[in-house]
Amino acid sequence: MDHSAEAQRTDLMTITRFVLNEQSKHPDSRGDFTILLSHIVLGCKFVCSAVSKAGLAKLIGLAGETNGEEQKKLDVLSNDVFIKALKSSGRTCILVSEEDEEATIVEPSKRGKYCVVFDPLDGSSNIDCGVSIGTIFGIYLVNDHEPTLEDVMQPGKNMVAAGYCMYGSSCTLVLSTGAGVNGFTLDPSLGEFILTHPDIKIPKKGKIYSVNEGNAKNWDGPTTKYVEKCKFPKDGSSPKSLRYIGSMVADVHRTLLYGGIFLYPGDKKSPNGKLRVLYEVFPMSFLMEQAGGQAFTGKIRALDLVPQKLHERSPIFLGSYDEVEEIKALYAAEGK
Ligand SMILES: O=P(O)(O)OC[C@H]1O[C@](O)(COP(=O)(O)O)[C@@H](O)[C@@H]1O
Ligand SMILES: [Mg+2]
Ligand SMILES: [Mg+2]
Repeated sequence: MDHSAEAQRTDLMTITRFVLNEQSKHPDSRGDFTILLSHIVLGCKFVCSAVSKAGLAKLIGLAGETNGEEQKKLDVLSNDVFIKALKSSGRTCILVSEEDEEATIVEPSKRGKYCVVFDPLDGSSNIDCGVSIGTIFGIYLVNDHEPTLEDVMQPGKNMVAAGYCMYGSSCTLVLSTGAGVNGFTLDPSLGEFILTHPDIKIPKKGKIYSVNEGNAKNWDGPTTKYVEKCKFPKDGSSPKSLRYIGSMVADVHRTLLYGGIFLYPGDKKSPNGKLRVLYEVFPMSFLMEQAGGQAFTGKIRALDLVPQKLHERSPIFLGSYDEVEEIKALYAAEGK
């Protein structure tokens, strides 16, 4: 029997090998980030497995708890998984989760120098119908001191890494440590994430826009004009296609790979939009910029925002460089 094809698989670039390679570029590194990441990866594998069995395990349904929005059992499970995985890494000091009102300060005996902000299960309205959902995370590095909330109330540009894992037709982890963006796909037969999308660059322009148009009656002028232009271009170009899943991870993943724009604007009803600054807007904006795209709040570069509250929301327009340029020009023309 010829085992050469099988043997070749041992040559694959796993996420662990990839991060160790990166670590070796920093001779003073003690491997703390590598250990932290391996715990995040474990959390993603665990949630991926739970998501794929959700219907069977009767996990679907309301948990009977609330965080202001409907919280589902899988959200609770995913939150527990990540809190435990992050604490047991021994490399974290503060954890901010979408599912917990307060930040978790890690006990001194387990403390490390990283703060992790995360949305353990994003796109929860899609759980019951088996549509792609995901986990989003961002990482800050702090100095040696007693951790305080100030450590996480920092602009997104101060993050040292960000990423997401999408639980879809395949399980895909997209990561940036500030030197480009790489995508890894879980090989279920090996239980390893393999580098499948090296050095992701978002196309400069895109043919897809992604927005919840059900909110259109409350939009402001620039958003209305931009979407109108997508549908009825006056320059002879073809109209753009609309794609909207309603899971930020999935909508952003498609935008990153195919180009285009994802927008969740503020409107008359919700001036700050819906998406949360720390664990939705910042990590996705970080990845977009690292892939050559842009992220804008309607006022400023998204990564320049300084959050004032843990669960603050912000309007967000992110994606291909040229598409975000257009939005910026429309806001500038309105003097906003
Ligand atoms: O249903 P809407 O208003 O279009 O909102 C969709 C957005 O809400 C979210 O589901 C919010 O995330 P959670 O599921 O983590 O609360 C995003 O994933 C998505 O982009
Ligand atoms: Mg979310
Ligand atoms: Mg969530």
